[in-house]
Amino acid sequence: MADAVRLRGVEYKWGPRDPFCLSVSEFEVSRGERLLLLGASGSGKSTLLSLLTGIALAQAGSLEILGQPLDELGSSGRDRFRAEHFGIIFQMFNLLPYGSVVDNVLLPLSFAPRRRARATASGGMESEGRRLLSALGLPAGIGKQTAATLSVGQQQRVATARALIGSPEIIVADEPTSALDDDRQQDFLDLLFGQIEATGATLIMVSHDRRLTQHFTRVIQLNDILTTSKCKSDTR
Ligand SMILES: Nc1ncnc2c1ncn2[C@@H]1O[C@H](COP(=O)(O)OP(=O)(O)OP(=O)(O)O)[C@@H](O)[C@H]1O
Repeated sequence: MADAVRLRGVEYKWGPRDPFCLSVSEFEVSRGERLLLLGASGSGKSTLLSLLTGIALAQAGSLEILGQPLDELGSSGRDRFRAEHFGIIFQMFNLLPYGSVVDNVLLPLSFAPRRRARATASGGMESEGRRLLSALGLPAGIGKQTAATLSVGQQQRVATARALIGSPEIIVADEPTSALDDDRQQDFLDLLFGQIEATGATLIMVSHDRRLTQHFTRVIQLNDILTTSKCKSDTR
């Protein structure tokens, strides 16, 4: 089976005159790994996640996700691929503030037929959404509340249920614990890992927080996969 992630000679700049350039010669993530990618602020963690999820397209090199080269897909093809194969927990959660909790959780299923089919097969989309909310420690009845009325910790759990629904193969999490105190962080990670183990998904989490390392099957420093030489290419 193809790796979850395979990068070769990837280079990326946000703009032609941007001094920041991400350059990775080789990087793989096997299926089922729980990988923590550590790096200082501004080192390029979120940029790498944007490349892995096809939000940004590398200017050089090859990037395959689950065996699919992302540069063979157009922009809408990458959007569909992302919706189908990635559950993403964003740093700021990106919930729709005026949508209900359940609508927020079910949102990715509108763009991902295979995830929708899996959620439907496990008892119906809405009941699967409620099951995940409850497994992540949210009270019954929260589903009808609008996202804007939730605490930060609750928003994070809703964002996590949205990432997990329909069992995408890869869960990507960008500093999802940064807004939580230590006890809540531990609690949240236990719940997240419990759900990930149940589906066998691959987890890629980025953070600057070294205290998280014990939870993962592999921990790497972003600096260890970055090439020190400057990017050779310019923007496409
Ligand atoms: N959407 C974007 N548009 C333009 N430049 C960006 C964008 N996102 C990041 N950058 C730039 O890319 C560089 C790396 O930032 P990035 O956010 O990837 O680092 P990070 O390690 O995730 O930082 P942090 O831990 O603070 O979130 C910075 O110079 C940043 O300004």
